[in-house]
Amino acid sequence: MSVTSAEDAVSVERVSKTYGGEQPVVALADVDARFLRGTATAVMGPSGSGKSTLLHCAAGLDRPTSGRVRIGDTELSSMSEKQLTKLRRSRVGFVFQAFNLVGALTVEQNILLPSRLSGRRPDGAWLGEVIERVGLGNRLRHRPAELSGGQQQRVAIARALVTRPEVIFCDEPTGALDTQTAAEVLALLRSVVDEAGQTVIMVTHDPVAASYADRVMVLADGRIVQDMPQPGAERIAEQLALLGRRQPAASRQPAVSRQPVASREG
Ligand SMILES: Nc1ncnc2c1ncn2[C@@H]1O[C@H](COP(=O)(O)OP(=O)(O)OP(=O)(O)O)[C@@H](O)[C@H]1O
Repeated sequence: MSVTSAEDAVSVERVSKTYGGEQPVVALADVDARFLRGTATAVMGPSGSGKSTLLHCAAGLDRPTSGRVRIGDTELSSMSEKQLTKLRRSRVGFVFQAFNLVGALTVEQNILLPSRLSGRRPDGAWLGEVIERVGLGNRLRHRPAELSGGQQQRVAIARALVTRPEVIFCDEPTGALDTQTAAEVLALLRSVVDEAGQTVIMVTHDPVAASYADRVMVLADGRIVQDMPQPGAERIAEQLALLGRRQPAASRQPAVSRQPVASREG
């Protein structure tokens, strides 16, 4: 059992998640994990190993079947849907592979959307800093369709940062980007940890993306099977390959990527 501390941005304690239906699927089995403030963690593992489920349970987007999730010292299991929505709007940020920007809004309006939804006035100085950090100062009046993929993801990161969330959850943030653009986005995420002291939890399939993290956690069959402090991309790739060899062939099939429902972000 994990012991939570004030240093934990997020902790999950004995978390299990079973999806019902005719053939129930155990997506997470008794997972214990703590994510320290001011660090970046990459969550990796074969397709179907439970990465997105862990991210969604840790972020309050989904409820575990059993176990406890805390963001800071707030326990999520006793919260109503309304309270969870409020928590998601004010205390966590999300960055998804598909950017999930609102096409009809400008870059600036997209960045300000979480503040508007949570009814809080954005802090002007922080907004200016976020816009400068993501390098979008000259694009504020553009619409997402007028931007490159990397620029759109930078808007999504700015949007995730604007409410100064305690944790930023990223699901394959570089999955739709080319190598060079991915490196820029990862450097940006790294800088929000190093310079703004924020906490990033990122699901990724890419060992290079994972090598930007302070720690790499590997899941298999709904359990944490590796927890590596600062492994390089080569070691990560090696460990994943070893794991791949141990997996039955059926679970190595690439799955169609499932995107979270955009409206659940709010
Ligand atoms: N809504 C759902 N209903 C039923 N089963 C589900 C549901 N969502 C996920 N699963 C199952 O739970 C298991 C874990 O899924 P999850 O999406 O967390 O894996 P993942 O590691 O993120 O996979 P990928 O890398 O392919 O996105 C899988 O067997 C998956 O088929």
